[in-house]
Amino acid sequence: MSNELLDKIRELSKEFFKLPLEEKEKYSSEGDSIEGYGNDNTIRQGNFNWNDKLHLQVHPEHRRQLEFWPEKPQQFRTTLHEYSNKTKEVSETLFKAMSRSLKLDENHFFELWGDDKEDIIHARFNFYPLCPSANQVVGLKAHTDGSAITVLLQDKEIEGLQVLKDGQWFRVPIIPEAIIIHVGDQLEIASNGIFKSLVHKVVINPKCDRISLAMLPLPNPEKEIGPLKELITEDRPQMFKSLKDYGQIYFNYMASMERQINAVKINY
Ligand SMILES: O=C(O)CCC(=O)C(=O)O
Ligand SMILES: [Fe+2]
Repeated sequence: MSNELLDKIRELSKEFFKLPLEEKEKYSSEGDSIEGYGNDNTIRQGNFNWNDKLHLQVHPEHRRQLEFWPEKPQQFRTTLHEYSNKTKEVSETLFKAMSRSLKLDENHFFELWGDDKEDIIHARFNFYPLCPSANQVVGLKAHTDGSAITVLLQDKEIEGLQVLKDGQWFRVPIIPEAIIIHVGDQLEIASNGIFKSLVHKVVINPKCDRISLAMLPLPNPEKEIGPLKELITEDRPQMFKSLKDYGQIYFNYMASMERQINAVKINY
């Protein structure tokens, strides 16, 4: 992806969130729909997040709900279209490389999340307003993503993302020309626990707003996802159930569980 494209999509998302509320509310989420503009309306573990979001399904193209796609700023739609296609290419390359890294045929993961015309990519634009009492609110509480992987574009100037490793939180530095890749729950499931879904959170800056854009590849909800049989061995018995539509399970357990993946774990 070119730096120009990264800068452009960052700029356009900032411009969108800076529009007057009544303009943004033209694209508000409706009912239970995840798509559209709004606050992070799920109570995660008893608390709200200090976060505004615009959530859009970008793939497959024939399932786009354009009524949620902002017409302002100009070029938002065309740029998101371009960015989505690039994300698809990046994620395909990664799925193949990750499969090869486990000495598997390169199509194993790609077949789950990339090669079917009903496979999905969601875009989640995040906006974190500044807060003078920044240490009393959380941008996004600690969570893992329900996707296969997450292709994350961070703000160019304002840090905020933190990741959990060995029980300690680490700040993720800003590298303007870099994209961050997380492992999500579905890759942990399909790899039978070899790849670990990343626990991460977002903190708020007291003086400046922050944006980010998470692209989330998901499978066709009709497709069954489970640990690949090649990765189930005597030493590593099957850790997760096979299931359809993990996305739905993830949202069902959002409020009640710190790690939704525990809902599909096999306990021996
Ligand atoms: O804002 C960030 O850097 C992370 C966003 C995130 O974790 C998410 O959208 O799931
Ligand atoms: Fe996340």
